[in-house]
Amino acid sequence: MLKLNNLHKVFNYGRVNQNYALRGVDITIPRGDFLTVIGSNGAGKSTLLNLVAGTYFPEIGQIEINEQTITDWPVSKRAFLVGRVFQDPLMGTAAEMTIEENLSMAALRGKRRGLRPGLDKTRRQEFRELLSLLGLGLEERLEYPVKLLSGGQRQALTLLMATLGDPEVLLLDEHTAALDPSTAIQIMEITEKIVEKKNLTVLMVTHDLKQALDMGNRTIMMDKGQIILDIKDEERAETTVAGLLKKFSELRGHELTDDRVLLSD
Ligand SMILES: Nc1ncnc2c1ncn2[C@@H]1O[C@H](COP(=O)(O)OP(=O)(O)OP(=O)(O)O)[C@@H](O)[C@H]1O
Repeated sequence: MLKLNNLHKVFNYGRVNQNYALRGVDITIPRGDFLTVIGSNGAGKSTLLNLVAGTYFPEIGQIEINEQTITDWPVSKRAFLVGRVFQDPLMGTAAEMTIEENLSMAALRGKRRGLRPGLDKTRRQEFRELLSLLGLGLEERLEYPVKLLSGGQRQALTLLMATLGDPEVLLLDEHTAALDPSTAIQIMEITEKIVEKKNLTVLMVTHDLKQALDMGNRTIMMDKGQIILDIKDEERAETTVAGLLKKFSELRGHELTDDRVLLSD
């Protein structure tokens, strides 16, 4: 269970460039909920993910995971609870290291020194089994340097790495936006497979409104630092891309402005 209580985030407080990025975000997300996050430019979507990841801290409000307050925990301390995949496939992996070295590194995340497992035969076999889930043949290439992989392969590996320690929450920050359409579909399928297998709680930011309605079980729409719409179940199943846009203008009195939004229905 991920609980965000009255989160406020202000950048450059008290300066001329003060920016109120989040204005009282309140939401409870039960384990296994897969939320897609959409909204206008500068609505606060990435800031929300950054607060959950611990990259930034809120000025007001609390973040709880399974009733444990983690609001002030740095990224490293909450690494075993929160996994994250970014838009850029180059960000989640170390290019010069091999696939198995990258996976080993991910396996150490959030673990104390004394508990660190080495790269032995058993470990390699575990990695092979994990990689075979991706269906990309990477299980045959454990000693392959990651820099030789394609963007899609790297993003698939990043997904595995981000979820290796069985985190509670997975943050997906437009993680297919930089991929070509068919690779993006493949990565989404892999995402669904991993999320289902591990019963993860997911927050996925996307600018593709159709994808936002197709993926997961719940969609939130943000504008000016607030959640203005939260739909799931039947209401969501009946919503179309056109319906989402209409809802936005009804709620805000103007059209959704997002220079990257994909409107295809
Ligand atoms: N590190 C920062 N320093 C100053 N202002 C910031 C910082 N990060 C975000 N902001 C500001 O906070 C507001 C929310 O930004 P955020 O990136 O969360 O929006 P977003 O919904 O992800 O936008 P987009 O879809 O355009 O990427 C914006 O006005 C942005 O300029």
